[in-house]
Amino acid sequence: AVYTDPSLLPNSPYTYIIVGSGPGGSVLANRLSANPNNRVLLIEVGPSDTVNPNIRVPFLCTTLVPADVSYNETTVPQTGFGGRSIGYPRGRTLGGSSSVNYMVWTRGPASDFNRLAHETGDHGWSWKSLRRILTGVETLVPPPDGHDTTGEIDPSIHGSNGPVKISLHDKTALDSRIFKATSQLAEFPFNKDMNSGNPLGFGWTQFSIGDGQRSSATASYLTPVLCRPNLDVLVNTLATKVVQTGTQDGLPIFRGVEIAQSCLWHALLSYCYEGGIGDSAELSRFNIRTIVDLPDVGKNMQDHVLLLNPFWVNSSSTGDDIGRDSRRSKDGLAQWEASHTGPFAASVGGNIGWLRLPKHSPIFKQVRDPSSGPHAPHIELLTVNQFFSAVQPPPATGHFMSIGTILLTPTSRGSITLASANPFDSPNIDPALLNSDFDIFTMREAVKAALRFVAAPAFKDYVIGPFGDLAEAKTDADIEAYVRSQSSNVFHPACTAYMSRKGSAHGVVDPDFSVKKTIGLRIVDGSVLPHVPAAHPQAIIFIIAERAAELILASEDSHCS
Ligand SMILES: Cc1cc2nc3c(=O)[nH]c(=O)nc-3n(C[C@H](O)[C@H](O)[C@H](O)COP(=O)(O)OP(=O)(O)OC[C@H]3O[C@@H](n4cnc5c(N)ncnc54)[C@H](O)[C@@H]3O)c2cc1C
Repeated sequence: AVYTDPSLLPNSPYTYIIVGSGPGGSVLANRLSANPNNRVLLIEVGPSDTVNPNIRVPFLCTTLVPADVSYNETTVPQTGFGGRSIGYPRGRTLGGSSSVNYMVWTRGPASDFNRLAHETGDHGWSWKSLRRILTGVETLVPPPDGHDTTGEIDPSIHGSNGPVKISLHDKTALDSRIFKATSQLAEFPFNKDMNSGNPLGFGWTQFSIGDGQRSSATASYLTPVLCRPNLDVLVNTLATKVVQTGTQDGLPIFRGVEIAQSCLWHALLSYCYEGGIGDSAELSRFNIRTIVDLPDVGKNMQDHVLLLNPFWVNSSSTGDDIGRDSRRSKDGLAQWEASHTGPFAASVGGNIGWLRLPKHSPIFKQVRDPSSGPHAPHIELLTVNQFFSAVQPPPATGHFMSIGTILLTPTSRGSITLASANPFDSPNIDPALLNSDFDIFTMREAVKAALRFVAAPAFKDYVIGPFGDLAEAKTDADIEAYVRSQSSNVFHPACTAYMSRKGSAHGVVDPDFSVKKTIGLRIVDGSVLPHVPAAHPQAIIFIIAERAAELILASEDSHCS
């Protein structure tokens, strides 16, 4: 059941308390409560996802941040962006960011998982070992327009019985030009299924959309099991502290959580030790006693840089007029409400190309290739069938195609640090975007790749030319200035509690997700990844959470025997 008032929770103790209902928390809540002997409590600071009806409507994803269902944080000034701070939204509702995201569904390169297996010494992280989970999280369903998807996806590598519904988007006039370009330019080959483990090339994007509706962590993992008597979900409640409840063999045991609702405090346990887990130097700056000294907490942060490049096009079959013309917008929503079809059944994202920098790029004389292997991309080109920009408002007239250029393998590392000892205060968020020579080089090359792509004969008479500052960027120096002044991020932060080998002095969690030097505490979300994936990460977080649940349930079995 879902509760808004902690005093109404049943009195019996919980086997597991999960904080946060994003893909990580929702998968755990579902899988751990499948054992009727476990009592599970899921705590979410945001409201139920029913408070905002736009969540279910794929095309309205752009209205969800900033909004009532998101954290609307800001980074510290980014040196690589010429000192600009940028908005840093996250979902703050049931389903977490999976309730506000753009629903792109990518598993990433197989070598990303194989590198995780190698670095953690746990073979269970290899692509081959995870195959059952890769398909087990998803069910492939037809696109909203029901078109024949033969040749656009390989159904044999997808699931047919998993919780998250995935599908392709409806056919658009732009799709045929994009795929014609792949047959004209050897640099951009067609890839039938970017989720095969080898994403390189241009292909049809898969989305976490089923039957024309968002398939969020809530819709897929949580709602179907809310009737379980051993699962309680508490919304509108901030977990302010994990509570130490004892010590065993010199290690602190954490088996409680302190919560608050608008400054009304409750303890799910009656006693606690004051203190923190993290870098002791940083904790002591705020007079917080160190319980566990783990210097890597909050460090090593990585995120993808995004630059949206709009091009004028000679076509009215774009999404631009829907936003401008209230009648078309009303009709689109009415169609979606009636049948879950039409323009509102699709996200704004289009097709994706995944590219590597050429082997002989001069930057590799200076920097070791940060990608996980020869089939892993450095760059993503994401097409959007309308004007789309993080930094400029849409023009009042004209039609556009936008190409998002994304840096997938940054070498910069930033941090999230405390701004105060008050858990209600925002932290300092510093993703350190474009802070290295590799990162700026790669973004420059990404923009040049986008310009080469739109120069394909397939776009002749269609693309009129680049819009705004891109039109003036002729030299490498111009492009660099354009990149630094117009880039933002894609909301994929990772690595701030990274996983390392058991016994390693570095890292924050062991391969079984246990926080090092503690008992009873695990972290299961995107922060445990040692490298930001060369992909949009939500599918990967569903996958790692499924494995976490398997490991936890297996450890229960071994305790019983
Ligand atoms: C605008 C946007 C667009 C995106 N687009 C895509 C996309 O198209 N494809 C893709 O693959 N990825 C996308 N992402 C990223 C993806 O959604 C996230 O990587 C993924 O949801 C992360 O899952 P998570 O479980 O780690 O955390 P989250 O989904 O962020 O969930 C964390 C939850 O925990 C709650 N919480 C945190 N702290 C507390 C506390 N102390 N007490 C109680 N509750 C707490 C939060 O409110 C939140 O609901 C996007 C993200 C954003 C913000």
